[in-house]
Amino acid sequence: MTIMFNKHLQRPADDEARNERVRFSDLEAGYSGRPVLRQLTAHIPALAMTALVGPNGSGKSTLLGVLAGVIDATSGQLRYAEGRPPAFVPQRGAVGDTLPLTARQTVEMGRWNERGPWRRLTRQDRTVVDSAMERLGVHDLAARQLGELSGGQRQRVLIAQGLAQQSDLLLLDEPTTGLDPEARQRITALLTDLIADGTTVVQATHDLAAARSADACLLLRDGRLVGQGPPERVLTPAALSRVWQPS
Ligand SMILES: Nc1ncnc2c1ncn2[C@@H]1O[C@H](COP(=O)(O)OP(=O)(O)OP(=O)(O)O)[C@@H](O)[C@H]1O
Repeated sequence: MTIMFNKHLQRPADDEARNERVRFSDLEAGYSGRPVLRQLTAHIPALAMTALVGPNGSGKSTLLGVLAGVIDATSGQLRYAEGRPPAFVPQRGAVGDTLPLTARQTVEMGRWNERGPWRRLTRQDRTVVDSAMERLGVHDLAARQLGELSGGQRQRVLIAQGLAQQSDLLLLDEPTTGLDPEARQRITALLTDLIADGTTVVQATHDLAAARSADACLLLRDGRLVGQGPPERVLTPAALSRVWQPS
């Protein structure tokens, strides 16, 4: 699927396109009166982990929002390879504490794309929800109110909701921030398994070790792309110190 804004997207060669889950070109986006992303041209490799790296406010969440379809680009082009609609797991702070939902109801919302909001779930939906909660180790929290959970527990519930969408494109905003080492390891292993099973994963992260173990990196500064490619090429000491220098 191609979403066109107002520019022409150069088509990649066929063999390149086969390895790309998403491609965007001259992408611009922001909030009312605040442009954020400027002239981004890059691709997200299929069946791989891409890390979005950059200082606070560099535009990582905004880019994820655009890829997820929750923020409209103002110009440029965005093309998705064939596949299911993306599953988006926002930062846990972006989800209200006061939502009157249990952990299980939160994960069940991951089935709404298939079933429609508040519709009765099928047995298969319930199996998918159970399995997602098991994989994130949150099944014992099922009856607890989302707002009563610790930050790390809530984070894992939100990732389980993303998993329950059974998308082949999973977009995660800082999925391991604030998690204890065991939970972090569990999520890292889970993401590796998902990729092996046919999912493309994009995560915004401040964890440089996680970014270094990704297959590809997009490095952002002030809404501009200042590096893309394999982490060992992009996350060099020189590039990192340039990006983290005060502007
Ligand atoms: N809802 C919003 N309305 C207006 N401006 C916003 C909104 N959300 C983010 N911004 C601004 O957009 C810019 C990019 O923010 P964004 O959240 O995309 O950065 P980020 O790289 O994800 O940052 P962080 O590492 O802190 O999560 C910042 O200047 C921010 O203040």
